[in-house]
Amino acid sequence: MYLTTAQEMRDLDRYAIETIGIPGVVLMENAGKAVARLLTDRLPHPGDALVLAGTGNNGGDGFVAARHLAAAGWRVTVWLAGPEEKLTSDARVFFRVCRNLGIPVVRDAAERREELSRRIAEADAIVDALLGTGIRGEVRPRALELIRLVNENRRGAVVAVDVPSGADTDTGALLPEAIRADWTVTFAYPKWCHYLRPAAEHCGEVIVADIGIPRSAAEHRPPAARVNDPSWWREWLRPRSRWSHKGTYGHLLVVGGSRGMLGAAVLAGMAGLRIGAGLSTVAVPAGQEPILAAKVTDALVWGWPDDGEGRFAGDSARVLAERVDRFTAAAVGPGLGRFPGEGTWLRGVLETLPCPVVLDADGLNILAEHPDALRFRKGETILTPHPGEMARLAGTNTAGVESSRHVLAREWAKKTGCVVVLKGTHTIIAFPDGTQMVNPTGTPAMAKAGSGDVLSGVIGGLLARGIPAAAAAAMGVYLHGLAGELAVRTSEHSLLASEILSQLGTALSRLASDRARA
Ligand SMILES: NC(=O)C1=CN([C@@H]2O[C@H](COP(=O)(O)OP(=O)(O)OC[C@H]3O[C@@H](n4cnc5c(N)ncnc54)[C@H](O)[C@@H]3O)[C@@H](O)[C@H]2O)[C@@H](O)CC1
Ligand SMILES: [K+]
Repeated sequence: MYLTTAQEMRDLDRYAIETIGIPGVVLMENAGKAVARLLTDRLPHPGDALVLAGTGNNGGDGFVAARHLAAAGWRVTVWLAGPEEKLTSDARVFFRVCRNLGIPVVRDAAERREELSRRIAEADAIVDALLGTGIRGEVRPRALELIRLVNENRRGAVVAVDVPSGADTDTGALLPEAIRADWTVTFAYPKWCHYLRPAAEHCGEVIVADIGIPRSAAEHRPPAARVNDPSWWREWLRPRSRWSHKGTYGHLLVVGGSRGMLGAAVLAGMAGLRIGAGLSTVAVPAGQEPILAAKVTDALVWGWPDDGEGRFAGDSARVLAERVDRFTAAAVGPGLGRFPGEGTWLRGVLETLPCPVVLDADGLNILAEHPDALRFRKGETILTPHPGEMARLAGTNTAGVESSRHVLAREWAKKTGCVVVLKGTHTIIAFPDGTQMVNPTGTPAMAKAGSGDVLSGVIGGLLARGIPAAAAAAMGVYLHGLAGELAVRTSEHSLLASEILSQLGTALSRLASDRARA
């Protein structure tokens, strides 16, 4: 499914209306009906509904919702926030319909503050149709006052039409405040603000309603982003051939696991095997090798020259040359740590490996200080920063990353030619061609040490199997999130990374059975 900006959605609407010839009022009718339907589906009995309508098309959707709610037995009042003369032509059609049906429309909502506050408090349901994707700049004072009245006084349920009023559709910023909704019914495709904080926290559950915009509209001019869904990479979920052997499924090399962080490399190596790689080798500083060998039975172990302190020797990348041909992918960084000569080391490793590479954790922190380390990469590269690592790469702080996650990820993918996986709630996967994906799977339970190491191994394992970088990143992030969801058995506080690892097989089989049904 696509994910749109306000402009992309306007283009799709316009194409449907002007090129295909579907009247705008038909789309508006479908939109408003979907909003009313949500309330009648989710609330047990009709009650008092208050529709707060702006003068734009978002308000028009509100008039339609008012009519359908009234037909379903609700006592509906529309509060119009602006002069009637400013209504768009489509909104005016449904404003008249409401009037003709005797549905009360109260004008000058902002001037009747006391009464409106009382009505907001009494309403069983509030339809927020004040501002949609057409908002320009910060919310003007009168509309802002209405948003605050709703947030401060509401007791009943709130459904936002398309986006919570006051949210910036494209950035997820609040301008500076937005309606706090229990549900947001959006049209045709989700928008960025449904996935980006802080607006995403105001949306409640997001429901995407089909309003009759034909698929050909998006095919004509595809939006640049999508929600990550299996249809995009499902073809790679093929069953194994009866005639295959472990070499068929590739060999993942994990480089990391310095003293005190051995577990990170083990998790990555094991995740690679769990996701289907035929072999996995975990390369660690030589002093760690005996401990690793005692700990791991399923993966191969390889000790690299160390610096006597449990870290990689700065010149140890050279050992890679003799064995490099056996690996089909590498995950560099889990438990790597920082060490003298690390810039030369990373450049050497990345230059020597012709296979696809996932670069994670301290691998990214080293890259931030030695950006030329990517210069001689021959194979595809996937960067998997969390917001702190992204901040170091981009020379900003974590707050700077969080306020423009999708912009930074897109810029970095374009600039480096790498696939960028910016982790967090709704991980963003950005591709060098400027397109992006937002991931829907995962749970806050996964905010735990080791979770990222499992992800590196998952993506590395998929790369090792020969899956191209873009699909491996999207598929890996999705499966990792799904495995995390499946692994939460008791409290979401208690999940361990190793439990995500153990659910990868269930996540894979669930998708494979969906595939069989599809
Ligand atoms: N044909 C279409 O384009 C469709 C549009 N739909 C709805 O239309 C919405 C977009 O409609 P519009 O483009 O008319 O825009 P909106 O209705 O989102 O916003 C425009 C209105 O908000 C006011 N406004 C803009 N910026 C403001 C600010 N900073 N402070 C206070 N008031 C401000 C404008 O004066 C105008 O009254 C969508 O969100 C969706 O709900 C749906 O009806 C489906 C079809
Ligand atoms: K709205």
